Amino acid sequence: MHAITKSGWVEVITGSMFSGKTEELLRRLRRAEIAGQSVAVFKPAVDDRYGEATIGSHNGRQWEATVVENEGEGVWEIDDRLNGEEVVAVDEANFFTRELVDVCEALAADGRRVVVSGTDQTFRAEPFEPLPQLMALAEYVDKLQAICTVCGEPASRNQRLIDGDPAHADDPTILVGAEESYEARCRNCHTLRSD
Ligand SMILES: Nc1ncnc2c1ncn2[C@@H]1O[C@H](COP(=O)(O)OP(=O)(O)O)[C@@H](O)[C@H]1O
Ligand SMILES: Cc1cn([C@H]2C[C@H](O)[C@@H](COP(=O)(O)O)O2)c(=O)[nH]c1=O
Ligand SMILES: [Zn+2]
Repeated sequence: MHAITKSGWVEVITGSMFSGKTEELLRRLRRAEIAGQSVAVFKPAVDDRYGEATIGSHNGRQWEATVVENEGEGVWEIDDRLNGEEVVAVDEANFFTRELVDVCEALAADGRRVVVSGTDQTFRAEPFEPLPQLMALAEYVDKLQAICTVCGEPASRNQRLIDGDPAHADDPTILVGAEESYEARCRNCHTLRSD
């Protein structure tokens, strides 16, 4: 927490899938532990890609996490599960409903350093709530880029693959997945429909 005001702050790590958000989150957590700070890490119940109680990057690094409800008032489980930790990390923030914004605000007001990671665009290249809200209220925002799988330029968009073809715009927004379902693409190479 800040020495004079005793308040905490919110850090957001965002960008496309495969841009290194989770790697960056894990780097910050390692450094917090080296500094002797206590850390609590949370992930949404909906994302079970890397096993029940870990967060993991696409290159295999992992950290223990507490799985919490990602919808409605259940998101306050993050607050309920804390035991005085100074650093609170939330991965896959794009799976949480807007209550995550209130939880992060409350934790920062309570003197915690809150580090939130999540992709900021849906496969339709629209803002992926609650990331835009979190980016607006955060003290620090880092937006990372992946490499476009088509042209090799920096990638800020998420291409959903369905049977290897470009995404269909009327599909549900939430679809848990990794390289079997998504690619990082630049603005030029991202498409919404195959027709
Ligand atoms: N198109 C890509 N661009 C950049 N990195 C990629 C790409 N595809 C796979 N990777 C791998 O993904 C890693 C980043 O994984 P991760 O931190 O889990 O990203 P994110 O959390 O943003 O999805 C990179 O270090 C690299 O090994
Ligand atoms: C674009 C987009 C993504 N998702 C899902 C797919 C993954 O499970 C996560 C993002 O994971 P990452 O750590 O950023 O690689 O979000 C989705 O459900 N809907 C989408 O439109
Ligand atoms: Zn491209």
